[in-house]
Amino acid sequence: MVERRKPIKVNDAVDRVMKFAVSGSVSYLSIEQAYGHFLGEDLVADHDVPSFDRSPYDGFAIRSIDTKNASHTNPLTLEVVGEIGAGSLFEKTVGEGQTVRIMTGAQIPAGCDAVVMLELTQEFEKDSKPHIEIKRSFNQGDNISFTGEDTKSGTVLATKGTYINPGIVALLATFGYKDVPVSSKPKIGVIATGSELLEVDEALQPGKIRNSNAYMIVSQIERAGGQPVYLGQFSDDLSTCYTQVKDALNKVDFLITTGGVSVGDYDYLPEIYQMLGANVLFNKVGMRPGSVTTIAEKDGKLLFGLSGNPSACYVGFELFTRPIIRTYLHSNHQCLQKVSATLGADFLKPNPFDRFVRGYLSYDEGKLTATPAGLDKSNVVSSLGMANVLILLPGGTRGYKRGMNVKVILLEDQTGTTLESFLSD
Ligand SMILES: Nc1nc2c(c(=O)[nH]1)N[C@H]1C(S)=C(S)[C@@H](COP(=O)(O)OP(=O)(O)OC[C@H]3O[C@@H](n4cnc5c(N)ncnc54)[C@H](O)[C@@H]3O)O[C@H]1N2
Ligand code: MOO
Repeated sequence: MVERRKPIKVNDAVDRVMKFAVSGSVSYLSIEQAYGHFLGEDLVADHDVPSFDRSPYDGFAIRSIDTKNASHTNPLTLEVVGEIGAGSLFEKTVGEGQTVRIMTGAQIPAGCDAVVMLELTQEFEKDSKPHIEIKRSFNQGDNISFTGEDTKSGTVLATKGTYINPGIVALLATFGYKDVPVSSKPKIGVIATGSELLEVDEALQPGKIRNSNAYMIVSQIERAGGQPVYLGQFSDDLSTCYTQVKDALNKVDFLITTGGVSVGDYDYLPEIYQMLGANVLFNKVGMRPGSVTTIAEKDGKLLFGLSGNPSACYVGFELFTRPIIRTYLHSNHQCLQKVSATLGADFLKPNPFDRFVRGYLSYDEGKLTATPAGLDKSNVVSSLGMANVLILLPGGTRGYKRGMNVKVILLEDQTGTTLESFLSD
């Protein structure tokens, strides 16, 4: 008689796994390689930006006091005593009745406290010297980018564990990080089980399918920020498989298997966990797909027993493995963000369990619409290609109607959210 497994709630399952979350070490990469990694320490401004008062326009640096009475009927004439390009300096102090031609990004010269755009001046020669005419007054500080206006020294610009996007790369360069402290990526072993599996380059044979999950998981690990180590397809022979899993566990920070966690004759993983002396955190979750997701821990290392069914495997990874990877990377936004959207099509299956329906999010007529993608079965692979969200349909209903408000989990977003926020909605 096969054991009856008792499902636990998704949030409780996430909580149980997160108790074993650990943070990894920090290493250094050149700035050219840092994109797509995670900050290994807080990024703190060690100087003001800009670090000098500068001109945001091409124009003339002036003393605002000189322009006090300037108007259309009383134009002011100033003598142009120099020129400053971005990166150059004007070494003298600008005196009464004088101005300096200045380019965007150049330092405001001593004596000046405002800038007039080129378009608002008229240039002419007087006594063989360059002059300009101004027909309005200016206030102190007009058209000046002040020191520290962008960032004040001491500001924390991004915290440890932040995903390094192109904007963060710009900040790292601004503050002189030739070598960037990054969180070391966790090494995650991937094992496929099942004697029906063919490798990707094998021709189809009767009763067999190609191993798609391993490659899917490898990509999911990369998207989450981990370092996949594909260990191949393991034997359907129990003792060989046990030795293979045991050896694999020594080589990686976490181990993911796909398949073999249900109650079938060849579903060896539950037995292997027992042989390893691993502590099984749960072996059934109140969710669809992925109800058979089984997670165990051995000496602090997590073993993710994901389903063999592609959609169930995919969802199990995003809900349980991803936050573990993000914690290892020092992120405090470990979980995928949830947003509200309108359901784009009826979803009328009754279900006692919470559903995570693969869907695509679009922005139509001013609102976010989430539409289920393809067939909603845990053994389908086609719906995964289109999915950019998981539509969260809480269990205990007889289905959901088009137009209803639903929560969706953003799969492609790198911002993420905290564990508390993920579990509370
Ligand atoms: N009597 C019961 N049978 C099943 C139950 C149950 O509770 N009682 N649960 C069903 C549910 S729900 C799921 S989900 C599956 C999960 O089974 P396993 O995780 O043990 O996975 P397998 O049996 O090994 O394979 C399931 C399915 O997926 C295909 N597969 C496996 N590996 C891959 C791969 N690497 N790439 C692509 N596809 C893969 C495999 O051929 C099977 O078709 O169990 C139900 N049964
Ligand atoms: O675990 Mo299964 O994915 O519920 O279909």
